[in-house]
Amino acid sequence: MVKKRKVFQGGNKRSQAEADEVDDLESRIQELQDAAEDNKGSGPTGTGIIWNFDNLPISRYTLEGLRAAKYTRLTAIQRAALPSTLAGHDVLGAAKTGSGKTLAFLVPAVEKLYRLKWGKLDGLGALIISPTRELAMQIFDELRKVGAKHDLSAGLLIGGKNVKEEQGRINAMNILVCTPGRLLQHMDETPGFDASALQLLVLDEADRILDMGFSASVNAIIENLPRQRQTMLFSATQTKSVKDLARLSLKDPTYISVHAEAIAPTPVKLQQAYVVCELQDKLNVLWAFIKAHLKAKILVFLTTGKQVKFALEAFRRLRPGVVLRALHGKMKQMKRMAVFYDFSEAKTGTVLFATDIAARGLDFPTVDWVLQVDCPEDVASYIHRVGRTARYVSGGKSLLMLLPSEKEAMLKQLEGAKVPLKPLKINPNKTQPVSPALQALLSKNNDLKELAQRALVAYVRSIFLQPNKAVFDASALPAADFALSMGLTSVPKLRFLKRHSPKKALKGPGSSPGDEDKLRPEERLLPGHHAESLSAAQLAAGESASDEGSSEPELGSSDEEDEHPDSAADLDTERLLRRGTKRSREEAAEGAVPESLAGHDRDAAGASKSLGPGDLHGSSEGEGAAEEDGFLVVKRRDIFDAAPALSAPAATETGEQKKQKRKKLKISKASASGSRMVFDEDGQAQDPLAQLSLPGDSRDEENEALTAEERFRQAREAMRARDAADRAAQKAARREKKLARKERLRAGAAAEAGDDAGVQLRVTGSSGDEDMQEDHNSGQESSGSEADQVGTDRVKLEPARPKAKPEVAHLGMQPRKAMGSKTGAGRSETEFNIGHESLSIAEQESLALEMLSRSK
Ligand SMILES: Nc1ncnc2c1ncn2[C@@H]1O[C@H](COP(=O)(O)OP(=O)(O)OP(=O)(O)O)[C@@H](O)[C@H]1O
Repeated sequence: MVKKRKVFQGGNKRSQAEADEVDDLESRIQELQDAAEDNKGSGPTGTGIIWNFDNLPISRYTLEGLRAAKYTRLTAIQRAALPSTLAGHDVLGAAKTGSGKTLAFLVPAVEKLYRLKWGKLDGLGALIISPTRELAMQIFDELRKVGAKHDLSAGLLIGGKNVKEEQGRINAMNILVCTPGRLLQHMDETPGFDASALQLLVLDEADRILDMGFSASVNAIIENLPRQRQTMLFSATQTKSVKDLARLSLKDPTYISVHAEAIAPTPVKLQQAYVVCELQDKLNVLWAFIKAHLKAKILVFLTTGKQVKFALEAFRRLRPGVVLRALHGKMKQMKRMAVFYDFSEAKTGTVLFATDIAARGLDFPTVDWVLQVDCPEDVASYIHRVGRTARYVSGGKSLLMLLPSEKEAMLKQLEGAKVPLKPLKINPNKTQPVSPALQALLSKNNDLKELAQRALVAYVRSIFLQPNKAVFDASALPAADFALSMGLTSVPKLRFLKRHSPKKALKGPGSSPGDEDKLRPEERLLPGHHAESLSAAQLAAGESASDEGSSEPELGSSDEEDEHPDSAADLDTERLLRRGTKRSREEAAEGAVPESLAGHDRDAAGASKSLGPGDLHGSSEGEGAAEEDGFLVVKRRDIFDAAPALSAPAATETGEQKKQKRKKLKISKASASGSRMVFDEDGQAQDPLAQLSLPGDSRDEENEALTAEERFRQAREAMRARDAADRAAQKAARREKKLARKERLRAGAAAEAGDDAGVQLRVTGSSGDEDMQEDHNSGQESSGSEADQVGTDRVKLEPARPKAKPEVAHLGMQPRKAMGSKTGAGRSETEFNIGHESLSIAEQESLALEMLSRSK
């Protein structure tokens, strides 16, 4: 450990007092250590245990900050961890969700730098890494409380824009709270970025950060950090993987697990239940649940961002009588922040539909219910999701919805982890079918229909890609019934299934009755009982059960995101997922093609060979990595990989073509690109060689995605053009009629004038433009923060709530000063301008903190 304790200079009173305090603290820490050694085995509740912050060997500045935040008594994990972490040990901390792990690492971080008398010129002293932006924001806010009286600077680095602005200040920061991708970007691009003096590294949600999804980023970050440092890992589901720990060069780490002996890994005051529910009933049950809990604050987990969007847009039109919000990884940063803080502030009658980006660490106050509409990918994910309620000393409830096909294996895994779950039964008399209403909505609204199609495809894909085949069985999904329940009259194309399956194995016209048994699971996905006349092969090929099928947009591989296209990230995501990693299914299911379809067999002569679902458990080494929300991806993405497998079938390839293909693959693999990443404005990482990727190869999956997107765009434009032409024609007709009427009246008047000059004429009528606009803005359930437009031609559902102009953020921990009169504390909320896209990250951070502080 680098001990660079400084001699206090200046001789002023404060410095001398600080120096004395530091000496005192160090001897008290030593005593605490000795006592802990003597007391070994007594546990966190044993004798000699410190119960209050006041009795800890921490500085008075920290104590003041803690007191101001009303933190007085230590939680179990704080009692157990702080003696070790204050003494500078490497620690693996595990404790239930909502048990106060954040302070268990923030207090020692601040204290360490204080005792080393860290100053501005000493640079970066502590680094805290979080897997999501929202969690980083929350940690940063806690840090500001703990460090309010210290003379340290701290910065929040989370993806977004204005990297340049951050670059100007980052080198003056003593503590950084960040997401891995953004940090790596600065390490790579910011001139003079120096972490060589780093004293302390914290990984919050360590198991998530260390899983394969972040592998490349974390390895690259660690390479840039000094080995001599204190490292702390915290999570409710702590990793003990030797491999992970070896990567971090931990030194004799202390494993602190305060709830290891607990009856359950979940909070005591959490009531947990599950229901078994058919896929096609899920929306009905969700709707009924919301209607039955109009006063509750509910967090609803769905697998993919597209399902989240669909649930929001569909339900808000059905007006359940509660506020609806949505949070997923592809929303723009400002929207994410607004939703995050809105839901934090919300007291009752609010439902947040979210993906797993909200599963970890987020401390939304007073959530009554966590509803898992889609099964979590594993037990850890379950524990984190339900942990958004029953935090600290509060109670809460959770309900898990399981498909019949998921029930047995998932319950077994949860029971194995000692999760106490009660079975519940759905009372069919109390559910209200929403499907007919959705069908009516979708029939009038093409954008919503597209959204439904994408949501369905994304969900099916996510199940299809799940490595945990014991729980997730794509073949058991009743896709046609599911489609109907969403208001769709047909199943959208599921091309990834088609590509995955050799044609001859698919059931099609002429297949014999026994053939079905020979089908692979994903081919059996689409049942005959609803799409009566259609075989799996036809459905997979995108043939529709309805007569409007021919006009269905092609879905499956493109699945574009209208807000934040990130198909490149998704490609990597799926690749990783297929290798058995624990990537978030949201990322994976949002689009792209499984690796096996995108060139897994590229070197093999027979490209027709494809992998079965069991092959998902492949190599454990992933090449790429994407952050949870895909805002920054470090990827060694082989664009060249994808194209050849998607080109002409192998059988038709000439030897020369194969040679060419291999040549290209060689280029992509060659170290010429090195590991250096190029980042675009949005923080997206790009392999420099990606720019050389096969131009014009429409079979490249990405290109295909773009082509589909382009098709949608063209179709929309054509429709809009037709609409505009129709409207113009109608308008012209109306105008003509009006003129004719006027003419008639004038002529009549002139004639009458001759008879009776005393009568005055008045012409009435509309002023001309009578175009009708659909009012999407009625109903209290409209979400102001999730202002997603379903399509480009849609009237905005609700105007972005006007917000204040953000102040320029001061990254230091001292209370910031408002800039100018506009940012005074008394400013009303309506002055905010959340929708402003050009805010710097510093401004966003400032705004977020201001909103948060007002929410407390
Ligand atoms: N000593 C304390 N006294 C009072 N409240 C506390 C204390 N420590 C933490 N809390 C509160 O408990 C809540 C949960 O804390 P925190 O977010 O740190 O939990 P966590 O263990 O990190 O949860 P998760 O595993 O979900 O990330 C927060 O609202 C926090 O303010």
